[in-house]
Amino acid sequence: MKGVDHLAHERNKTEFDVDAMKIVWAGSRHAFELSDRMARLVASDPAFQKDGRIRLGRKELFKNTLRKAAHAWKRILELHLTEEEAGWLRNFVDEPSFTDLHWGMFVPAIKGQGTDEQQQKWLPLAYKMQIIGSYAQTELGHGSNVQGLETTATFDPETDEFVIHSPTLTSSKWWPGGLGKVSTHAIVYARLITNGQEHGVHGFIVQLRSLDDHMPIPGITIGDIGMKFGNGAYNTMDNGVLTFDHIRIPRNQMLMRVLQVTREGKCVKSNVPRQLIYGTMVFVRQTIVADASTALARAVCIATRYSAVRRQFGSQDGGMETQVIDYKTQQSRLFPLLASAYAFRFVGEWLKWLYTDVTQRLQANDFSILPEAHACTAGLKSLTTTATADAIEECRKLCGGHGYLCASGLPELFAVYVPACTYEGDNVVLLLQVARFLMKTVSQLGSGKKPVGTTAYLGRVQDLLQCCCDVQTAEDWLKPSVVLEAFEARSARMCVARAQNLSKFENPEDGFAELSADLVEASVAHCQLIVVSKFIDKLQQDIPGKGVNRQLQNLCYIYALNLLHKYLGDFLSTGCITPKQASLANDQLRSLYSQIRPNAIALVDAFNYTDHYLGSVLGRYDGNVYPKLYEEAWKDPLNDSVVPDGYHEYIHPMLKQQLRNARL
Ligand SMILES: CCCCCCCC/C=C\CCCCCCCCCCCCCC(=O)SCCNC(=O)CCNC(=O)[C@H](O)C(C)(C)COP(=O)(O)OP(=O)(O)OC[C@H]1O[C@@H](n2cnc3c(N)ncnc32)[C@H](O)[C@@H]1OP(=O)(O)O
Ligand SMILES: Cc1cc2nc3c(=O)[nH]c(=O)nc-3n(C[C@H](O)[C@H](O)[C@H](O)COP(=O)(O)OP(=O)(O)OC[C@H]3O[C@@H](n4cnc5c(N)ncnc54)[C@H](O)[C@@H]3O)c2cc1C
Repeated sequence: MKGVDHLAHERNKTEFDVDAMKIVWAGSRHAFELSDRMARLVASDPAFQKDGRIRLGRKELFKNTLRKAAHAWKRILELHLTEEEAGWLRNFVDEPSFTDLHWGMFVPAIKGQGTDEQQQKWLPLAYKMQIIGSYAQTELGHGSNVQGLETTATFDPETDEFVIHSPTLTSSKWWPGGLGKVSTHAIVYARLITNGQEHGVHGFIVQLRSLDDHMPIPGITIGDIGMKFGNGAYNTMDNGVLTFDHIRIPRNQMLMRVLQVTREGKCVKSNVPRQLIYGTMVFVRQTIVADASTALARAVCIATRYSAVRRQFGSQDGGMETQVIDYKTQQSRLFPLLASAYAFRFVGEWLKWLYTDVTQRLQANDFSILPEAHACTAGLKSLTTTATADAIEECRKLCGGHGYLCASGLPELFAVYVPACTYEGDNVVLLLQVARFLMKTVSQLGSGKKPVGTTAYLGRVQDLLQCCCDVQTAEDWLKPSVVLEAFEARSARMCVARAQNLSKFENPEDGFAELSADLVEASVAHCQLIVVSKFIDKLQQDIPGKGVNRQLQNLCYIYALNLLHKYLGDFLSTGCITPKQASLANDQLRSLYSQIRPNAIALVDAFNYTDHYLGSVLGRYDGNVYPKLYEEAWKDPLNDSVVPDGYHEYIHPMLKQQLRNARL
């Protein structure tokens, strides 16, 4: 059987309506149609082809990205694409570029932290790309510790200006995307100083380069920070270094929604909390969670299709060998990743809803759920990006040797994805933020303050501390209430145990530092509970399409029971479940793998990824892996000549030398 036939055969086994699942995956029929149209538009445009990208040198690669960005912008204008359509187009172009920072951080920062007048002035320019913006927060010396940033913005009342200055080497801005070679402006985060007093870190709109000849404004030193991990990958982005030598900007270029500086240099607080200065990060973390499912689905699609094409061992009587997807070990590694892709999709959808809700409340001056929004975006960003980065690497291994070839698409996907664990907040630092939120919530339980939203379960802590899991058969693990209770009890018990340990310290900050590794574990348990509960919520919705709900149920339980298996130590040590119940969960997991198996290919087809987007010979829709892999090898520049360049200089003399030695 050829690879092509393998996948056709697999698709015939499907037990559900794939088209209906495509809509569930996309979020709505509208989102499906729109993303499908944009995917095809990009795939059919030769200007967006990606072949050979990994072989380009840095300069060529970067120029190629500039060309694509300009072409994308031209198409966006020609076709009058909406912001939503443009977002999809960017996704399928599949190449990080300065436009990400412009649209993803510069514009949102002005929207979230700028006053009405500032928005009126700057947003039209940014929307028409008459200015290009970056987000310059991190410095050489500090990234995580935002309050530790050293760049200063000193108000000069004589001229009604701020003087932006880099007082030390470590105050150099370092990392901002798009800054190195492209951006004309940036939101620069600096310590505000007025009348000799410090007022914390704030954002300032600073022009960096001339709009006429792109030269840096006098007093600004700016450049790219150098090559990053992997070929192609994130090297399409010009992450930059920037220093200021007493650069003057008008007073009205400080983003003043949170704090206003008057003509006299007086600071006047508005009614919005200081944390809103961090609002752009909340927005981007939310988009990163949605993107995690996209990247994970991509890796899983490649590994699943290839696992159905690939055969090793097991031939009987000269018949065909076993498809590697039929090995239970392969299933136990692959199917939880498939389930995670769906789980992250749904939690991403929910987080988008939460973010929209918070934004509306903020506009009505209701700041009550800002701490929860921060904890959810920070925690889920951490959980989903860590899991996705690990999963891409696991998918590479699931594809055996061929997974290591760039033609598999997996090395570049890994290299471009892995910094998501660091940017927009180091994943451990973010989990520590979640831990602070959880410990605060637990400490307030005694005062009668009822936790709401994702921490509502902590309001039932007494019950959860006593509850006994009601599982007697493997089938009992297919009850949503049982699964939910196990995850709630595990998280509640871990939180309470950490809070009790913390209370033994005289100084809570010392306790927090000492117990931080344990606290991070509690944060992970809480975030996993959120993902499981949002998946279960999804199952309660009316989902049309033959067999679709059944598949989603299977995936939901695979996600949850695999976590239970992986984090068994937590579940057992907190006494939420017994070893016998854990063993039943494992039996159920194996049964679920068998049920998913005939649907695996259709479940990845439901992602609706074009071959252009996947960029993988192993993950081709038609399964025609071997002939194409063979063809691909000959495209390598090393194969341009039969005898390699360097033969006469290095190989030939060596061979002759050996011949001479042999004769001796
Ligand atoms: C091809 C061309 C196509 C063209 C097409 C064009 C169209 C395209 C259309 C769309 C494209 C869009 C694409 C979008 C993609 C975007 C991708 C972006 C790529 C990623 C780039 C990465 C950018 C970055 O990395 S920016 C830098 C990020 N830095 C960090 O995250 C730093 C991490 N540190 C922190 O967050 C904090 O400083 C801290 C929380 C760790 C600080 O701790 P601390 O204790 O020192 O805090 P404070 O004392 O300051 O405050 C404590 C207090 O505040 C609360 N808190 C903290 N953070 C927040 C928050 N974010 N929100 C709300 N509240 C917050 C905290 O809980 C404490 O509260 P208390 O009540 O306890 O006091
Ligand atoms: C590809 C890429 C793109 C980026 N783009 C931008 C951008 O556009 N704009 C921008 O401003 N920045 C950008 N950044 C910077 C990024 O936001 C920071 O690198 C990130 O926030 C992590 O901060 P750091 O580098 O200071 O790490 P550090 O905080 O120095 O982390 C080093 C180690 O210390 C640990 N650690 C730190 N603090 C604590 C703590 N309190 N407790 C326990 N452990 C701790 C971390 O877990 C980590 O293991 C980008 C970074 C990358 C890699």
